[in-house]
Amino acid sequence: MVERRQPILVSEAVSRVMHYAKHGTKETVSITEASGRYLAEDLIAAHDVPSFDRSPYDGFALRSVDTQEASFDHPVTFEVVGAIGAGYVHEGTVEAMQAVRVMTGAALPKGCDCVVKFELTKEFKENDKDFMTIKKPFAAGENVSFQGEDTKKGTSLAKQGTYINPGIAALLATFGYREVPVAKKPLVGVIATGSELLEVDQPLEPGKIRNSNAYMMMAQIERAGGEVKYFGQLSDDFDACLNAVKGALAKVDVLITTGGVSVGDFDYLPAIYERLGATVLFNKVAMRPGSVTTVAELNGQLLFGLSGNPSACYVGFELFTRPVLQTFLYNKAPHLQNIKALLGEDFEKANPFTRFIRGTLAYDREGHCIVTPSGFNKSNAVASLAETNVLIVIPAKTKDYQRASLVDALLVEAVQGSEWPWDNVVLSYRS
Ligand SMILES: Nc1nc2c(c(=O)[nH]1)N[C@H]1C(S)=C(S)[C@@H](COP(=O)(O)OP(=O)(O)OC[C@H]3O[C@@H](n4cnc5c(N)ncnc54)[C@H](O)[C@@H]3O)O[C@H]1N2
Ligand code: MOO
Ligand SMILES: [Mg+2]
Repeated sequence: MVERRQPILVSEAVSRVMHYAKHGTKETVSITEASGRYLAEDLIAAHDVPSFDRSPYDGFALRSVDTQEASFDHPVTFEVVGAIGAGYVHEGTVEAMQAVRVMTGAALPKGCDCVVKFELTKEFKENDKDFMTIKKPFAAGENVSFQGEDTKKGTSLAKQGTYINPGIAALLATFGYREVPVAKKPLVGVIATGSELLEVDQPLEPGKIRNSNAYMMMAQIERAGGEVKYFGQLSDDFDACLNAVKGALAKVDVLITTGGVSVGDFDYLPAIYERLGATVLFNKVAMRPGSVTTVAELNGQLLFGLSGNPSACYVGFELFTRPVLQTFLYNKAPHLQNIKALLGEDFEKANPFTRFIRGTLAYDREGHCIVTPSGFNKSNAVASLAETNVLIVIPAKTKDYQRASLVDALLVEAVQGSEWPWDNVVLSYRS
């Protein structure tokens, strides 16, 4: 008799998995390699930015007090006593009725408290000396980029676990990180199972398909910040699969298999977990696709038994594996970012389970965020995954959804994550 499995709620399944999620270790990489990695330590401003008062324009630095009498009819003349580009410092102190040519980014010379753009001055030479005139007064501090105006020393700029985007890369350079402490990438093993699987370069044969899940998952692992170790694809052979899983476990932080987790004659993963002595955290989740998603634990190490069906495999990874990898990378918001959006078309909910519909996000002319299911939406769909950038959440025990209903959507391509968002998923209603 076929085994009857007891489905558990998605939130319960996630929480069981997250019980075993742990932080990884740290390593340092060159700043040129840090982009796309995750900070292993908080980033705190070690000094003011800028670290000195400077000119934001090409112009003349001078004392504002000397400009107060200047007007269109009474230009005031300054002697130009020096010229500096960015990177240089004017020696000495600027005295009354003197000015220094300064270029954008140059340190404000001592004695000066404002800058006048070249465009507002008239320059001339007399007796081999340089002069310039202005026709309006300037206030103290006018056109000065002040020390610390961008960032004050001691400011917390980014937390441990922050994704290193181009802005973080700029900050790392600003504060002198030639070597950057980053979270070590979790090493994630991938095994595809199925006697029907062809390698990508093999021609189609009757009854066979090419293995797409392995390549899809490798891309998902990288998108989630992990490093892939691919162990290849195996036929549905118990001993071969058992040995491959055993061997792989010793080499990786987390292991993912695809296929063979349901109740078919050649679905060997359940028996493999048993043989290994692994504890199965769950083998049925009240969700579609991905209801067969199975997660087991062996000595604290997680084994993700994802479905063979491509859409189910994809969703299982994003909901259960991604937050484990993101936790390894110290991200405190490791789950997919959860937003509210309006459904782009009517949707028939023919299932008592929570559904995760692959879809796309766009904005309409009024600025509403619209999420629309992408095409063929079955568990075995592969084509609709290509344009997927959201998973639209249709909660369990709700009826058909009309267009413009407010729904939850999970952003699969956003770097910014969410803390666990499932307790406040909206039920169907029309906005
Ligand atoms: N009697 C029942 N049958 C099934 C149930 C059930 O509850 N009772 N659940 C169905 C659901 S839901 C799903 S999802 C699938 C899950 O099957 P498995 O995880 O055991 O995966 P397989 O049987 O190995 O393959 C399923 C499907 O996916 C294709 N596949 C497998 N690997 C790949 C790959 N690497 N790349 C692309 N496609 C792959 C495979 O050819 C099958 O078509 O079980 C249902 N059955
Ligand atoms: O695991 Mo299956 O994807 O629910 O269709
Ligand atoms: Mg099966």
